[in-house]
Amino acid sequence: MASKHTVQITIATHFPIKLTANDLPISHPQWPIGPWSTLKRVYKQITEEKQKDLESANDPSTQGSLDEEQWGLVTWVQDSIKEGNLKNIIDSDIRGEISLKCLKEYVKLAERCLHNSPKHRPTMAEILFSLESVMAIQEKFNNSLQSASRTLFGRMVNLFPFSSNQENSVQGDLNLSTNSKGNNMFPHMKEVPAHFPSPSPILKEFRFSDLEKATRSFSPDLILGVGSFGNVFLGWVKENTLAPSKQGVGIAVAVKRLNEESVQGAAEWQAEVNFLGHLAHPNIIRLLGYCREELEHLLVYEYMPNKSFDCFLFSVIAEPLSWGTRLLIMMGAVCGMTHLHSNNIVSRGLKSSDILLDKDFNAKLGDFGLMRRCGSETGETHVSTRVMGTCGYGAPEYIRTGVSFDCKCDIYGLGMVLLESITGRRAMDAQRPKGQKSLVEWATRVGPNLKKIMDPRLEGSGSDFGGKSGTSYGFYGSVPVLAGKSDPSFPIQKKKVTPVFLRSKAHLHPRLNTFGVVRIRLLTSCALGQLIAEKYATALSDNTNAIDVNNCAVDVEVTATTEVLKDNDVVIAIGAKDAEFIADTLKYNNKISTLDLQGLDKYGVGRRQS
Ligand SMILES: Nc1ncnc2c1ncn2[C@@H]1O[C@H](COP(=O)(O)OP(=O)(O)OP(=O)(O)O)[C@@H](O)[C@H]1O
Repeated sequence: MASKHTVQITIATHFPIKLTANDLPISHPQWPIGPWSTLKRVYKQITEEKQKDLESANDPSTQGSLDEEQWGLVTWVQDSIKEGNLKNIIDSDIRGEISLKCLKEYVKLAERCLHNSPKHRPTMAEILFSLESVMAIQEKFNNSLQSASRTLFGRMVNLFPFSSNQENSVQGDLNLSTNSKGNNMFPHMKEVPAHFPSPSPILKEFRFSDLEKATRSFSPDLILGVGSFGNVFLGWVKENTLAPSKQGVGIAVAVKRLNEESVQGAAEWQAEVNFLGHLAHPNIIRLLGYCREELEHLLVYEYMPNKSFDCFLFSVIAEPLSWGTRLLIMMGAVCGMTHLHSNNIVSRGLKSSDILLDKDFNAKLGDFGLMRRCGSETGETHVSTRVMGTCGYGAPEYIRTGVSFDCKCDIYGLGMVLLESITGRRAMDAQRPKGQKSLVEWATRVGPNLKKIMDPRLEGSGSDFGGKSGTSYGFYGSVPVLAGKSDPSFPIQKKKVTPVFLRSKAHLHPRLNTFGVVRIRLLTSCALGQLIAEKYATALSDNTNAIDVNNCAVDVEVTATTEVLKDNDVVIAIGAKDAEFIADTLKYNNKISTLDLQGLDKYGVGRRQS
């Protein structure tokens, strides 16, 4: 903070702008940016001259001449990487758990998401695919650690305070002690039961007096958290009727009550009811109901016993989350966001506090007040004052222009959370020393010195993948089916998968000359499926409707990537380059045998030749 009344906020590509205290109507530790008018004024301050400075600041060749304060936390990350001091940037709580290769991939992914140019950011499918690869690498690493520890030699090595795996491990130790897998912070509270009625499209309209009862008159003791919308209270309702109940009886719910001062809150409330009321996905918070009486606006959600990701990443009190759990949480968040995007909805500012955690640390996206339907002409009607999202998470192009928020802006926010998850540092923290305030700048500067950005709390903790197997990570609707259970709230729409690709085959027909072949079940890997579908959609831009990309994103199964190709599997032709890419990738993960060009029918669909 520059003075008592002036704060320094870094916007756009982290160019510092001076604002007075009046410009920041809400005092919040995460520095939410003020009203739209303020933001517009802020943008005006970025003169052409400053824009030029900004461009030169982004030019790596000029980085050395920058005022250190302009770079913030990301600068710190960049510096550390350049110095070859990777350890510094990694949360020490997870250091011992991460393989160097995994760390590199993860940071590379974050960097790509945080690219200043939206067109260079990856697609959601690519992000999913990269995260799956990171998990596969990590799992291999965990297995190697475990088998090492199972051998006599390994057990002996474990007796010594040094590592036998120095080269590969970021920390280089063999510490397998189980770290926090995420215990319920409030174990005495009951969770929303699995058979809870589906939120969509029927939402309960609560009476204000009922919510008053459910939250003991909005008792300060029951505040779960505070956002710019207002306070979030813990409440109790009866399981079947959702009528108010005594504390500890029935089921716990989270009740968000709009602040009277919140200017745009009513619009956000409406957006939340409109969007969230119609979304059902395992990685998206369930809205159970709402209340609107006179000036009161409230929302009632399923209760998430472990609150939000930020509570663990930045808290000195909470037990640190293991690297495996963090990865699983990020995968869940990415799946949730993919679902949003596949419904043409952008979240307009994902941040770690929007990733809520259930008792098993499954991630669910919350905070939908800023959501907007892409391409909707009326979409801007409920744009809130928080249109920029929280400082530090906003995509540069959006901050510059303030218009046309799209999926790529969301991906920027996601990149920031990826970085936070590995460093254990906030995207923007005014308390940090000079040069470390902005995470993105810090991380970019650290360059190859990845260890430095890792959350120090990751250091020395055991390798832990949350007990999930490599084939099914638990983020997709298909998982309950794979596990032999069926969750009626999120039925797997397996049947949808095949039509998606079969529909596309006719359009592939004229392009069969140089095509490779990939088994359709491989294509149905969630990330891979959409990646290919997106590629099809681009290639067939004259007829993009041929591919229902929306259905590919979330309604596909994820089992196939580890299976070997079987006789009679349906295969589908794809462009030679894509085939090469996929085959290479899968071979790299030891998950596929060579593919064959023979046996295609006229639509490019065929069977594997032995
Ligand atoms: N369903 C829930 N269950 C448990 N805790 C919750 C729930 N929803 C929100 N919280 C807690 O309340 C806090 C405030 O949530 P809220 O969504 O209002 O704001 P935010 O996302 O933190 O910030 P902002 O409003 O600035 O975007 C969260 O960070 C989380 O810790």
